[in-house]
Amino acid sequence: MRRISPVLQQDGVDSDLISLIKTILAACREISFRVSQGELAGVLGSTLGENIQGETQKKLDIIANELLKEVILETGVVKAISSEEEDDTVAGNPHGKYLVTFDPLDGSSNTDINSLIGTIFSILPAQADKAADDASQFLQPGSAQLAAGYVLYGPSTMLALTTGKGTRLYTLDKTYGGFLLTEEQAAIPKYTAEFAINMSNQRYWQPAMQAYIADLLQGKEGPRGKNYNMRWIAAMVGDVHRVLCRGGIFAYPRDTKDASKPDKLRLMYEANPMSFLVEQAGGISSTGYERIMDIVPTDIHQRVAVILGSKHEVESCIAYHQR
Ligand SMILES: O=P(O)(O)OC[C@H]1O[C@](O)(COP(=O)(O)O)[C@@H](O)[C@@H]1O
Ligand SMILES: [Mg+2]
Ligand SMILES: [Mg+2]
Repeated sequence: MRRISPVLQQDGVDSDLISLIKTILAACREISFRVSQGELAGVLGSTLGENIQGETQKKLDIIANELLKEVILETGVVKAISSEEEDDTVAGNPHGKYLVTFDPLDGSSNTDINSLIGTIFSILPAQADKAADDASQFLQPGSAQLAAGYVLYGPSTMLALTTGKGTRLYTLDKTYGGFLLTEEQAAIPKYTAEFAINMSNQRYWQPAMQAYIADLLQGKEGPRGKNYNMRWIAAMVGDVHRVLCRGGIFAYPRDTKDASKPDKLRLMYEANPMSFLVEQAGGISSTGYERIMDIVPTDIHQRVAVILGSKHEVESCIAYHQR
């Protein structure tokens, strides 16, 4: 099995970008170890703090954020970082070539139940005309991403990574200490009969999503003519990983549950990197109205509706939004 560096070299990835990715993965290995130690490492439970989005921070949110922030800024090739757990961007080397944005710990509500969680990251090009502490340099569409990935802390620790040459899956070999290529090219089946959505929000969705899910629930007797199964991991990394492995549609649509927060998932460090991975695996990622990676962000913590996965199923869902 192949290690990461030769695979990325073969894909023509810049050597500084390879070492940045490897640095991010070194932090993720450390997070993986602490996650596996659980209460023994003192990583479970909540802090007294909240992040800028008003969410209670788990101890692991903070630990993962500090680990990633420190090693990424030490590389010297990063001009600034932006994290779910940092109110503002953090400046690095003014001459750095890259910007990194990340969700240090996705699926925070799963930490205390020993269930799936992960780290999501996205790497953008730095902009020469902007200062290192200028947050506006991050406001680039997802199509500008140079690399994106997630590390899933599950029964195995797995990495999904793309640099625009397909989506590859790696597994952490804990004896050797590095990630080994275990799936050369993830390929999302075009058709599926599996959907993932938080059904408890059903009554708050827009009519298009209500109608789409209602038709899926009718199964064989309904307009879609087949029975669907449902899954919900409550961690986007877990749900997207399943979609990359065996297809499906994952949606966190707009809702009216909390008027101050019509969309749940964050564009820059959740939706964009996942969209890049999904598209590079042959899937689609949309808000229902536009391609997610075409959105020009207006804020580093911007939220967005997400519908992604198997091509034909996502297209069917989009059709309900265009009626
Ligand atoms: O609580 P809900 O509605 O099931 O939402 C789950 C969603 O929230 C998230 O956990 C948000 O991510 P964070 O844990 O990083 O805040 C997603 O990963 C997941 O899809
Ligand atoms: Mg998250
Ligand atoms: Mg998070």
